Amino acid sequence: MTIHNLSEQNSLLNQFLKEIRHVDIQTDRMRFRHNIERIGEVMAYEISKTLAYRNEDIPTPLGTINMPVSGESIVLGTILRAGLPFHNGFLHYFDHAENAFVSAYRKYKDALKFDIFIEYIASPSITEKTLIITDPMLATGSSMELAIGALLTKGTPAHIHIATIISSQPAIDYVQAHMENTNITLWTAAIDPALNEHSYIIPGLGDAGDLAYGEKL
Ligand SMILES: O=P(O)(O)OC[C@H]1O[C@H](OP(=O)(O)OP(=O)(O)O)[C@H](O)[C@@H]1O
Ligand SMILES: O=c1cc[nH]c(=O)[nH]1
Ligand SMILES: [Mg+2]
Repeated sequence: MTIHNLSEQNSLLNQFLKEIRHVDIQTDRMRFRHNIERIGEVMAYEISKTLAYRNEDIPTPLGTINMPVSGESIVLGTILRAGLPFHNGFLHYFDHAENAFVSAYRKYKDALKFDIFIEYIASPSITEKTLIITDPMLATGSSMELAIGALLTKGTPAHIHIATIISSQPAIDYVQAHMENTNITLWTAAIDPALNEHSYIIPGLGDAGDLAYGEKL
């Protein structure tokens, strides 16, 4: 698995990341969602540099220019709920992409133990397409593993990009170990070292879904 950690380079991305992490700033829900969208836009741009391009003649009012344009069929997949603003940011750039949605939620058995359930999937065929699956948090990696498993029932993509904002090192190890036969490129804005006993990323940012949309019962 190839891994791109975008915060290894200094850029404005770190300002957006600071604001979604900062305990006093992240509580502004609109700003939180907006920053997640903006990180989606930056990441979409970075991923776009790795796609295949073909040359096209483009007519202007004064002549013709031969220039490279992206020729890949993109499917943007996301995991509800927290994936929605991140997905939107990607969609601002990949404006012709098809879209897939998967629900995944943690059903707690007690304070510490939970199972992850996939209940909803809406997806086009992904065969021979580039699948970019977005979710801001890769904590244990289980939601992503199950969501990719669900999407792979819709075909065989040419390539899979996992796009996250904060990944835990244990989740990266987990995805690497459990999906070693799948051709995956992982994009992240940060890699945090650990998980707490509730499987939240440390230091992370807390619960991305709740910060974006409010607490759920
Ligand atoms: O790597 P994992 O351990 O599986 O955790 C990551 C998942 O947790 C969050 O969703 P959550 O279950 O909180 O749902 P929500 O988006 O509705 O808040 C997040 O958006 C991921 O989907
Ligand atoms: O740290 C975490 C783990 C799961 N889901 C989140 O939103 N944050
Ligand atoms: Mg949540």
